[in-house]
Amino acid sequence: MFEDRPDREEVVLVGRSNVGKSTIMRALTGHSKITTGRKPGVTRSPNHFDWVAEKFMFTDLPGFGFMSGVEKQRREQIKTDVVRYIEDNADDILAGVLVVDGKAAVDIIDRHSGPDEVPHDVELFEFLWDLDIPTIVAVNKMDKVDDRDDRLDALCDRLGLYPPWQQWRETIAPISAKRGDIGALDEALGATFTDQKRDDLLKFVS
Ligand SMILES: Nc1nc2c(ncn2[C@@H]2O[C@H](COP(=O)(O)OP(=O)(O)OP(=O)(O)O)[C@@H](O)[C@H]2O)c(=O)[nH]1
Ligand SMILES: [Mg+2]
Repeated sequence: MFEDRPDREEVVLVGRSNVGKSTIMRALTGHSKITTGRKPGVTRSPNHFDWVAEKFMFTDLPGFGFMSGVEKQRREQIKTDVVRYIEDNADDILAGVLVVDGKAAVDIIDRHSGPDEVPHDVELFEFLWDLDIPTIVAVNKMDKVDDRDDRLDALCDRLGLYPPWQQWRETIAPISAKRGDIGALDEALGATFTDQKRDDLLKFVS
């Protein structure tokens, strides 16, 4: 599933199935051929979007978590593969974008929190931090959210970031990819590139 990776620095998009990773990828790259879909589990292998003349790419990784019609074992395998991909390529990963559904994320996290269970989103967020990969949470589908500030504060709380969310603008990026509204993500990625003295990459996020 993960062969043929171009040898380049990259920004990876990770997250549960159906949160809008491929839609964000399309908005970031302006590339209309990226496959998106209403059905979870549309992306089955990494999509690399690279530029011929540049040593840089965006990578859209397969989603995991619930997918109708996909067996649990297969879902676990996808997650294992995604985790391994990130571990193997950590040195080349300039930023990890954890994509969540702004309307559903907090409820899903709460439903899966327990003594023996860490929710996927929380686990991934901590995993990226542990690998020292600069991490941005793209809180997508904000067009469906009415109580914006409350939702974003609750999400920060679940991720171990002290509310109010406005303190975390380099980490928390509320967007609506379907509407092409990804300004907050562009800004957060730009800040990450600048922090890493990689202003040469700012052109990819503006
Ligand atoms: N309302 C709303 N829907 C969105 C937004 N972004 C994506 N969607 C919809 O969410 C669904 C899933 O989008 P994808 O981009 O295919 O999601 P994905 O995370 O790549 O899914 P997998 O490949 O299964 O992991 C599609 O029906 C999109 O149109 C958004 O900002 N707002
Ligand atoms: Mg996809």
